[in-house]
Amino acid sequence: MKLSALFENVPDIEIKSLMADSRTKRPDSIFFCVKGIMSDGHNFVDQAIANGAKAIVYSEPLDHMRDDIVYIKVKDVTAAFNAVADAFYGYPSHDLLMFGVTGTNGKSSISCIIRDIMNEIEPTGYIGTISIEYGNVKLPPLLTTPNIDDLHGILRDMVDAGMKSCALEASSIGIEQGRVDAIDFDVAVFTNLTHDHLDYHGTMEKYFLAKKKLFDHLKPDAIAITNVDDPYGMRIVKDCPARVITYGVNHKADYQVTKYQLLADKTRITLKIGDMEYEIETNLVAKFNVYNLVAAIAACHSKGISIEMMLPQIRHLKQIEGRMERIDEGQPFNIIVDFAHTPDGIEQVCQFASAITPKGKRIIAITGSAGKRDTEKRPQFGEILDRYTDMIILTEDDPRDEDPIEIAHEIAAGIKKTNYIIIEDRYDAIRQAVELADPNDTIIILGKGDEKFIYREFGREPYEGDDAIAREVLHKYYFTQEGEENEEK
Ligand SMILES: CC(=O)N[C@H]1[C@@H](OP(=O)(O)OP(=O)(O)OC[C@H]2O[C@@H](n3ccc(=O)[nH]c3=O)[C@H](O)[C@@H]2O)O[C@H](CO)[C@@H](O)[C@@H]1O[C@H](C)C(=O)N[C@@H](C)C(=O)N[C@H](CCC(=O)O)C(=O)O
Ligand SMILES: Nc1ncnc2c1ncn2[C@@H]1O[C@H](COP(=O)(O)OP(=O)(O)OP(=O)(O)O)[C@@H](O)[C@H]1O
Repeated sequence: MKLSALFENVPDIEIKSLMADSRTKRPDSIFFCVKGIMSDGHNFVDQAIANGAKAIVYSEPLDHMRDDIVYIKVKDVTAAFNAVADAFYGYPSHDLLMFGVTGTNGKSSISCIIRDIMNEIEPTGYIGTISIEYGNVKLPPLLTTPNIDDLHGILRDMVDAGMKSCALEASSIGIEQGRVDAIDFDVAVFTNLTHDHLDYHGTMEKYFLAKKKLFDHLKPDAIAITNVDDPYGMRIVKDCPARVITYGVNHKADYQVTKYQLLADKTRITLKIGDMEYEIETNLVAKFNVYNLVAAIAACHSKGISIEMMLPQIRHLKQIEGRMERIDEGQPFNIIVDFAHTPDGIEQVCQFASAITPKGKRIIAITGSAGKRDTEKRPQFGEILDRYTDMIILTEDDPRDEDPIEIAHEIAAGIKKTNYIIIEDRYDAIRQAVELADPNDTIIILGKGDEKFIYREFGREPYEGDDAIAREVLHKYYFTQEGEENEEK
């Protein structure tokens, strides 16, 4: 593409790629001097040129300028980057029915449910914490919401692969950093807002305002779908230019759950939409999935998909990897692997575990808390587990360069009455829980879900995933001689 197709009053040079990180090799590229948290892209112009930049987009004075490079001064580099990335990749989000999902918990779940429902109607992609998926392509994500260049590039690939819709998770950090500013959203969904990411945003109000930007920037013909039961649900759509649709259980809503029945392996819901009532059955479990499902139904229904068309799909939704995933290898106790890593998420899983665990049987919880992230939530984890569980195993969870044992002690500060042990190695912690479990007990493995890595001080270390380890441990240690003895306990 010609540089002149992207900027006015510039020479007609050929541009083959975009560059935000001077350390990456990008021949014939435009380098965008983005000011970040740690550093300022303006300091890396020489390296960017050495790695192939032919044009530099900047906002602050530069040390020196070369005759063979094009310099383009703008007011806001991130805004220019967004506009250029959108144009460079041929405005892919305009060719897709774009669903954006934001909120503290439930983004991946709702996005995956939307993807599964929509996929029955037309090819639909998904971008989020779990993966980047479209057609037969499944890629591991680096971020929940990809960086600007990557995001528009992925959407281009989706369009080229024949996708017609896409469900995208919009993290508060991603929104704050302008990663979705040039995405043409048709539907935006709000899940809920509870304590998380305060290390980044500072206060709940700033965290909320970051999420609100997604709704503030919607176009008038878009649809904003919000959870009326959440204290932030109506505030987030205040002054939103789009049409607002509400969903909820406890308050009057456009999509209102009037009854629900939570079972160990399925959920039944009565959903009222205007004068119509629908009986819905789904294989998703736990109360929070009532919200997630109804949010996804509202999103798809608002774009013309009839409820009748969705019903068969909803009954057999794909198990969302690592989210309330039941591990059933024939063992006589429950094992639930869940990605819960916020106080609210942990409480929701505990409530479900309490509902399915017979009286007199135990709930055994395994958890850690990520290093170098929102440390305030650690004792809260302990306090919640203390209320609901009978045995707690504290272990590592993405320690980064913190000591997992120290983190475990910070969680333990919230535990007042429940027995707990610290087992640093996550595999050993899962094995210990399996060895401790009696028939009809429930083990909840919290925090990492299906993630295939653990963040250590040097970066990502490959990890099997809690779900895979739970299965392996059952077969290796439980269904053995020792396991048979276990069953007789
Ligand atoms: C803490 C954080 O959010 N960091 C993000 C931020 O980086 P930053 O502001 O620190 O960037 P910086 O290092 O100061 O650099 C500023 C600019 O200079 C450039 N640079 C920097 C150094 C250099 O040598 N050369 C160079 O060109 C950088 O590419 C950047 O454009 O901006 C970068 C894009 O410009 C992001 O890639 C980066 O995400 C990092 C990798 C990250 O881990 N982010 C996490 C916290 C995140 O975004 N998580 C959310 C939420 C997930 C959830 O809900 O749990 C997500 O969407 O994944
Ligand atoms: N609607 C909800 N309300 C409260 N908790 C929820 C809800 N949906 C999911 N959870 C809990 O949060 C965990 C993460 O769910 P999910 O991955 O869907 O959220 P997320 O917003 O995508 O999180 P992240 O961006 O950190 O991946 C689940 O495993 C569950 O414990």
